[in-house]
Amino acid sequence: DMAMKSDLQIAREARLEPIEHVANRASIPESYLEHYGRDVAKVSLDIEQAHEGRPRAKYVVVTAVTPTPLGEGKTTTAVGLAQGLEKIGRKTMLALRQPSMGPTFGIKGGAAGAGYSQVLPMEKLNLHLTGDFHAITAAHNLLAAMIDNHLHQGNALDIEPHSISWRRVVDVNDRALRNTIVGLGSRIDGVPRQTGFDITAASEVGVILSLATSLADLRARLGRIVVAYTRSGEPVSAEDLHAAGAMTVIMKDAIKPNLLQTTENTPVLVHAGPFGNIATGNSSVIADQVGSRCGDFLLTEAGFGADMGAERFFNIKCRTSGLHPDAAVLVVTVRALKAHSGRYKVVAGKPLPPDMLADSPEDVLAGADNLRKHIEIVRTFGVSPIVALNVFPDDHDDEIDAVRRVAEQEGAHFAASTHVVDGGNGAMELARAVVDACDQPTDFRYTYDLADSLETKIEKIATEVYGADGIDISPQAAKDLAHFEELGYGRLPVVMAKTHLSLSHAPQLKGRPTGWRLPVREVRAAVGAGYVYAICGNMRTMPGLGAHPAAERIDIDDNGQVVGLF
Ligand SMILES: Nc1ncnc2c1ncn2[C@@H]1O[C@H](COP(=O)(O)OP(=O)(O)O)[C@@H](O)[C@H]1O
Ligand SMILES: O=COP(=O)(O)O
Ligand SMILES: [Mg+2]
Repeated sequence: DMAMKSDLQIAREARLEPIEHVANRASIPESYLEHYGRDVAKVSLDIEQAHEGRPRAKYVVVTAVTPTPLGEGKTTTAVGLAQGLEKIGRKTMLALRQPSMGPTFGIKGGAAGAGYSQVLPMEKLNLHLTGDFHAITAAHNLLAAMIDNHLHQGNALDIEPHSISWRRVVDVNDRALRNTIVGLGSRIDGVPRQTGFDITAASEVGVILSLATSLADLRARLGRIVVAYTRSGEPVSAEDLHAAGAMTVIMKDAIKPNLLQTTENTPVLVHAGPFGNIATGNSSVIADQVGSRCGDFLLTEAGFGADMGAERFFNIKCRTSGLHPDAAVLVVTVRALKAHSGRYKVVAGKPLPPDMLADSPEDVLAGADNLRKHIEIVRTFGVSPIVALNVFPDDHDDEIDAVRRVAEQEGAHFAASTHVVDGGNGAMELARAVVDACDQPTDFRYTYDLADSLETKIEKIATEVYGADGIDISPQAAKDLAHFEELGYGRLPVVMAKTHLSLSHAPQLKGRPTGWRLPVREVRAAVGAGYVYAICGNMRTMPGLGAHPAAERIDIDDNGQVVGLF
């Protein structure tokens, strides 16, 4: 029937190849695979020796304009583009984050792509995959248990209990766990204190997995995690609590990237899953280092808009891996630009307002300043942007032409892509634009030097990337910054924890906000992962479930098949 089949139907009908065939096409010999069933395998890190000296692939990051709560299709377009590049004869590896089960059962749904551009098997991908998120949760919570045990055993390190910043994590949207009291009961039940849970995708252990360059580096970063301070203000690390070794043992398989395939059997490495608003929002350095030797192109996606995941990709991930991008695909949708016109109210968890689907190129143009600003953001890193219009079923031709005109006026490459409906064939124009862009020279640059002060780093990101007039540091944040500079964390890069729904800190400021200043409320340090992060506005590290979470629609049918999973 003409109506689009559901993602699940397409996923079920897709003909998967045995994963060793997919690996072979990515120049990964079977001897480096550790099978997890027929369709998923981990890749041994020894592959790096086998790949020594192979040419590096062209490196492309997929980012987006400021998204609506549903997301505009970076993951989906990255899958479609990988398939499109294969269609024009370019061997391509795609590196994506592992979806968190939080959004899968919450508002956003699965993060495995859509239609004929999906990563398969999607049930495995959106649920447990190979258990890496469970390993992150276990390692994170072992450290938490060892902190409370240290207090119970007499607190030899003289930890100030109120300074303990290390919380627990769980991979579910559970607002009731945001603020908890542990240690209740009698004396043998521990020391009472207030703490709470974050979602696993916010775990610093998970960010460390995404930034570690080897098992030894993973061990070193885990050891450097600062969980609290002593009463005299000295940092207390996981190493001080003798927890880092056991945590590394729990993580020793998680550090190997997971190989899967797309609807058209294109290879995909899925590894690590930090969110792009409260953390770094990128897949792992290790997967990119492996993927960089697997063919002609390596694509990877960075969470949320270019002001979020891509800013962390350029300033932190590339600085860590030493890999520099050759181009950036900037995903835009008609619906996102209409939302930026300010004429519609798009609410998370609710369907789009129906009048938003009417043919209205003027509403698209009214929101186009957000696209123009994101083109400028990509260019501040010295990288050439390819504007990729991710075509939705309700888009009208004159709306698509309006976006094309804006991109061309800005001198950016442009391609409309119908990869969700047409698979790789729908992304061939985009693939050719990417090939052209990658042939142009880049003068890649960071926003800041590591030698800049922490405050200068924050100010440069706020003014050069977001377009703020300046930053307003609260008294608390000023104290935090002084404390971190004194502790020697001044040379660390900075993650800006702010809303992803606006270029500014205020979700309701759509389009291209001007004449505003970025308030920095508090500053924290992820010393293990190796960055300081500035809290700008209300940040949720434990999302909640909506009135009717996706979980209510997910079930098992009479044949034991999963239904309702996106
Ligand atoms: N062209 C499209 N047509 C229909 N649905 C789409 C299309 N592109 C993306 N989607 C859906 O939109 C949601 C967000 O897509 P995703 O690729 O996860 O975005 P991002 O990675 O930018 O958050 C997903 O549910 C996906 O299935
Ligand atoms: O961290 C957010 O990632 P997406 O933009 O892919 O949802
Ligand atoms: Mg995504």
